[in-house]
Amino acid sequence: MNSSKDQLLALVEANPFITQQALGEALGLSRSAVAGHLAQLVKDGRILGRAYVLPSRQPVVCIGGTNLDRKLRSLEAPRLGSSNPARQFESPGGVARNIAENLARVGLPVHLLTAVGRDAAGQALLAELQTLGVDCSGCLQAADAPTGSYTAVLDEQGDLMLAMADMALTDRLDTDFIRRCAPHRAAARWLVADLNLPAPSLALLQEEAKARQQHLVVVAVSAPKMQRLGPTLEGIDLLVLNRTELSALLGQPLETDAALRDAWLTLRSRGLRRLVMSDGANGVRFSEGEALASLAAPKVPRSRMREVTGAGDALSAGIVAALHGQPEDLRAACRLGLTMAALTLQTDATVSRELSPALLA
Ligand SMILES: O=c1[nH]cc([C@@H]2O[C@H](COP(=O)(O)O)[C@@H](O)[C@H]2O)c(=O)[nH]1
Repeated sequence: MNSSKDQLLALVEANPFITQQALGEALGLSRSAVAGHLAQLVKDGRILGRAYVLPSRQPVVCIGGTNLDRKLRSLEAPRLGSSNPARQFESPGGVARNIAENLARVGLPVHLLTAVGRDAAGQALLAELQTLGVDCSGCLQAADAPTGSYTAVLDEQGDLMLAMADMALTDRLDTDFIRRCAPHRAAARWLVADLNLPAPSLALLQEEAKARQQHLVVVAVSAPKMQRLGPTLEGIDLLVLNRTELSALLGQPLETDAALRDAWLTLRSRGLRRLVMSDGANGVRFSEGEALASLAAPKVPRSRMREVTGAGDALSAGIVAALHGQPEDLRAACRLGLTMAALTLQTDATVSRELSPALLA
């Protein structure tokens, strides 16, 4: 365990404008003990003084899964129960990791709290993130378990037929891990948690977000993992999911607009503040008061479409990137999310290389 001074330094690094009160709360120290440590750190030259920091430089903390994605794209209409000729692409993946990469590519400061193995895949994934400027200092590295993997089978058009995720390692992002990495998180205003996280970890993040008035964005990863959301949604500022995941969460089909609106009202009564539901080529539905408004997706010509993996994560990242600057403008946030998703559809990589800070301008 790091000393109080090291933990304090990590918090100050994450948010140079943090108050002594907030430092004390995060570390379980009195304000005067914090003041004493700070004075010593200044004397040692490890802190130069108190900074004025623009909100746009506060890091977004992403918490959840990292995978090596394998995508097998069939060259012809696939036949089930048979071997099919295909091309394989490998790319970094995992919802929280993908969102972190998207955010870093549009120029936001990002911390990623995730788990990887001490295997070649895990080390390469971390090295690539660090090159992009993502702070991975709080990541768990396991010597006895492999880095997560996700294998998607795509049809000849690039649409998903079936995917399998082996992510046993993310179960280690338990409440002990969440508590241990408090210094990496306490100063952030925006947290993004994916539903690869175990349910108790998510519940803990919700409690914290409520107590500290942080914006917690929860991002779904698949229909079966919707059950990781507990009965109360309090503390969650925004939930991002697709229609299948929403239907799994409510335990019923959602084919009509009335059913969708009822679904939103049910989630709202459970404490959720805002909702975005992606709806494939139709764009998104997002909560606006009691209603679910629609926003169309930019058209991507079929000839430019590569494949769909990561489009949902680019949508989530775009939404978070825009809200980081304008926390209440969900419509504008969805617009940026859809633009970033459209770019992702046009590449075999899970995160588009075309993303740049210009998108936020
Ligand atoms: O249970 C999970 N399935 C899939 C993913 C990740 O989801 C991404 C695909 O995202 P989308 O749904 O946007 O295509 C892939 O990178 C994959 O690794 C994950 O984190 N957890």
